[in-house]
Amino acid sequence: MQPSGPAAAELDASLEQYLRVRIFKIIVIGDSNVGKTCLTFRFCGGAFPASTEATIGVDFREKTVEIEGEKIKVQVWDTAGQERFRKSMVEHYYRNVHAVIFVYDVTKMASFTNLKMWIEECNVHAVPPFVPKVLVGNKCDLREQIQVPSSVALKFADAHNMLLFETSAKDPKESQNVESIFMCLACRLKAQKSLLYRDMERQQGKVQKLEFTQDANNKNSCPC
Ligand SMILES: Nc1nc2c(ncn2[C@@H]2O[C@H](COP(=O)(O)OP(=O)(O)OP(=O)(O)O)[C@@H](O)[C@H]2O)c(=O)[nH]1
Ligand SMILES: [Mg+2]
Repeated sequence: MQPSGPAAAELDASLEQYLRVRIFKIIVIGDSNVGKTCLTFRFCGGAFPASTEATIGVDFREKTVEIEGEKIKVQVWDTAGQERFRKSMVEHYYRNVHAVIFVYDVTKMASFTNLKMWIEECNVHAVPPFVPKVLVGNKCDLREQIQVPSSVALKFADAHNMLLFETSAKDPKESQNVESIFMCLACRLKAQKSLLYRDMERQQGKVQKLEFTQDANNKNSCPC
C-alpha cells in the first residue's frame, strides 16, 4: 500500500531534496609529500592530521557545503603522488572530473617544476579546457625554507589560466584559505553547471522546473 498524507509528502520532499544534491568531483594531484592528504583533511575534517602515510591509489573525502541556499556535495579525490601507488588508478581519477587542484610544496622547487608533468598527464587524459583548475603552493608556514617565489608561481599560474593559492594545511590561521580553494571551485562549478542545466532545460522546454537560472547572473557569489 502506498503511504499517503503529510508523512508521504514529507518523504517526497526529502527524496526530492536528496535527489537535488549535486556532487562535484574534485581531484587533487601533485608530487608525493607536497601535502595533498593534509590539505584535503583540513578541508573535509577541519584539522591537520596527526600523522599521514603515502596515499595508495586514492582516498575519498566528502564535505557538503551550502552555496546560495543549495547544498552541494564536494567529493574530494586525494590521489597518490608516488608513481607505483597510482598506476592502476589514473584512469579513474580523470573520468568525469569536475575540477582539478594541482599542488606543489613551496619549500621544494622540484615539486613546482614537476607541475608541467602533472598538467601533461591531465591533457593526455583529455580533461576538457572548461574544467576549472587551480594551483596551490602548500607549506607556507615554513617561511625560512621557501624555494618557490610567489612571483614565479603567479607567472606560471597566469600562463596556464589558473588561480594561485599559497597556503598551509598545517597552520590553523590558514584554514580559511584552504577552505577558499575548494569553495572557489564549488562556486565556479555551480555557476557553470547552472548554465548547462538551464540550456538543457530550455532545449526540453521546461526552463522553469529547475530554478538554477539566477546563478548564471550572480557572478559575485564566488569567494575568489
Ligand atoms: N610544515 C608543513 N608540513 C606539511 C604541510 N602539509 C603537509 N605537511 C607534511 O608533509 C608531509 C606529507 O604530507 P601528505 O599530505 O601525506 O603528502 P601527500 O602529498 O599526500 O603525499 P602522497 O600521498 O605520497 O602523494 C607530512 O609529513 C605532513 O605532515 C604544511 O602545510 N606545512
Ligand atoms: Mg597523500
